[in-house]
Amino acid sequence: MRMEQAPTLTPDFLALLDTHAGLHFVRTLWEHFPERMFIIRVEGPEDFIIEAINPAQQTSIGIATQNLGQRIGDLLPGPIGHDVLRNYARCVEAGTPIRYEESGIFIDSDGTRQHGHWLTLLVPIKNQGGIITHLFGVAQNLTELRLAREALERQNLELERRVTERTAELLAVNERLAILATRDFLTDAYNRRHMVTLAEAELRRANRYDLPLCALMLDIDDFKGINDRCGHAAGDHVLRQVAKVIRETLRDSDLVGRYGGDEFMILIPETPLAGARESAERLRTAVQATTSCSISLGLAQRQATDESLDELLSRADAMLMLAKRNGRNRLEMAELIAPG
Ligand SMILES: Nc1nc2c(ncn2[C@@H]2O[C@H](COP(=O)(O)OP(=O)(O)OP(=O)(O)O)[C@@H](O)[C@H]2O)c(=O)[nH]1
Repeated sequence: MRMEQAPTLTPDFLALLDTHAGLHFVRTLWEHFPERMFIIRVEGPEDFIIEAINPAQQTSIGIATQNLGQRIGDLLPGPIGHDVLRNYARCVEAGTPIRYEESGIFIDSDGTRQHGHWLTLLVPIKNQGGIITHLFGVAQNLTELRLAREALERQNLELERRVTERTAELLAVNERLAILATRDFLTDAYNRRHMVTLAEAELRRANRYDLPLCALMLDIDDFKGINDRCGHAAGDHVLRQVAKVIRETLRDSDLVGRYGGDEFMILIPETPLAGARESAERLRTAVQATTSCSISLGLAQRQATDESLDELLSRADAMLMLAKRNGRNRLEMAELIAPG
């Protein structure tokens, strides 16, 4: 059963439309409607003739009155005309209203030609036989809206760019802060606080899995004399040189920290005493060969009875003192004390 359509006009208004006043009403609407309106006669599937344009359309595109009655293909050659024809043909083929955005040239209120954008609604008009004879179009000017949207998009992009830039800056600052908080600025070795934190974690791991772990303490020989003879800057240079030799000689997995003054602490994980001894000797030789100073070293390995890092470090430190007492530029090491 077909639903009866509710009336969309009052009887009075319907009566008015059937009179001369009704014609006047429609004409007034056509004359004063602020958006562009146009009527196209459908001559064939791709053949369309401009039948009527309202004054808003006339002002905005400047079509001369003599162009009325002309074929769209003749009036608008090139890509713009091609797009217009394609949309008209699409509407005829669909047989229903279609909406699309289009762009082109219009003349603004100052008489200047401008590039513009429209949202166009095309409505097919059928005769009593159901054949589409005309297309009724209304084109709403989106130019300002579009310009505002583009400006907003540009602003958003700019904002995103600034956020990305700022985030990268913050990341770099954070990285820098992390380096400042964990590294010694002169030698780039870990600072004492961070080195102790890392060493404690390493000792816990070694204790848990019963892994070999060695601690090496080293001190530059007669560093005070270098400072006194050559100046503090020369002393700094020697510190940097020694740190560089340590980095280049040891493995990446070895932890290197500046313990204080001219003293460095090195943790050699997963390496028994014999292997650590080789590394320490190689280091001593490399420092002597490539810098103007020598170093003394004390080596100790983790014992099962070690309860804190201090115990391991104090054995390595005692060996360092022994190396100093025994004439410097040498390595001393604490042998493993057999349990029981
Ligand atoms: N240039 C420089 N000197 C430093 C720095 N930190 C500590 N020192 C100096 O390093 C010297 C440390 O000397 P010591 O290790 O006590 O003694 P030494 O002269 O090396 O003698 P031995 O260790 O017995 O061979 C002191 O004179 C400190 O002033 C630093 O960052 N730069």
